[in-house]
Amino acid sequence: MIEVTGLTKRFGRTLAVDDLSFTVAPGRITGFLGPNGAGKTTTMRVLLGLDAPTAGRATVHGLPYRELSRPLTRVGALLDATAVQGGRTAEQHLWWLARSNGLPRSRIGGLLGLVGLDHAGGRRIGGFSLGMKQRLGLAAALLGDPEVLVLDEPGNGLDPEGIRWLRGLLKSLAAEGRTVLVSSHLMSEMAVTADQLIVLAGGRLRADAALGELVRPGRSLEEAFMDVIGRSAS
Ligand SMILES: Nc1ncnc2c1ncn2[C@@H]1O[C@H](COP(=O)(O)OP(=O)(O)OP(=O)(O)O)[C@@H](O)[C@H]1O
Repeated sequence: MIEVTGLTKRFGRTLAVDDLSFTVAPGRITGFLGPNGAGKTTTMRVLLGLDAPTAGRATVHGLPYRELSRPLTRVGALLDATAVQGGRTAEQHLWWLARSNGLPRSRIGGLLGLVGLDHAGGRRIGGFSLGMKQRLGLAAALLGDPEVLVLDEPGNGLDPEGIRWLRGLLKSLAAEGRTVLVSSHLMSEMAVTADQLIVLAGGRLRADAALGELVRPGRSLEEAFMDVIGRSAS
């Protein structure tokens, strides 16, 4: 369970997140939508203890991220798949993360297989494509077998087969009872992936609804999204 309560985040004069409240429930995929600069990444960064809130709270399992012990076992996150040390191999990267959270090395091989990098474990990350880095980031997020996943645009750089694979992975993680929060700009993909949608614009909550509530029959998610953020879908 993720809870965001009265969250506000300012960067100087920029109000990135403005009195935002929502909860993300387990057992379903919650899509986190909003135009560029809406505040999605900022909300996720506060949730993951990477930025301090100006006001309000963001908790996972009832606690701020920094108060979780062995956080990788509670929350898996993928924020910026390119923010990895290119000199390490994929295996070395995962082992470094695992060791810092007291996790066994034995999970690494299986996870590399799960994300389709089984033949690339010994290769340096610096030579990876964006899609391969996203896959590695997903393996890192899953390393601690966490109940909660926070994924910022995980489909970036994935090829069509990869997008389909990601959809299946997210659905199976939610079906196992995990909490899955995933941001995306890909409306057609979200329409076939998400169960619940949270829409931000200008740092404020614009919608928090089940897919079927937000998208009326005969309309697309893209049209509903444009309505919600106050732009015409011409
Ligand atoms: N470190 C920072 N310093 C100053 N301003 C920031 C910082 N991080 C984010 N912002 C600003 O906060 C606002 C929200 O940005 P954020 O990255 O959270 O939006 P987003 O919804 O994730 O956008 P996108 O879809 O483009 O990734 C923007 O106006 C952005 O310029």
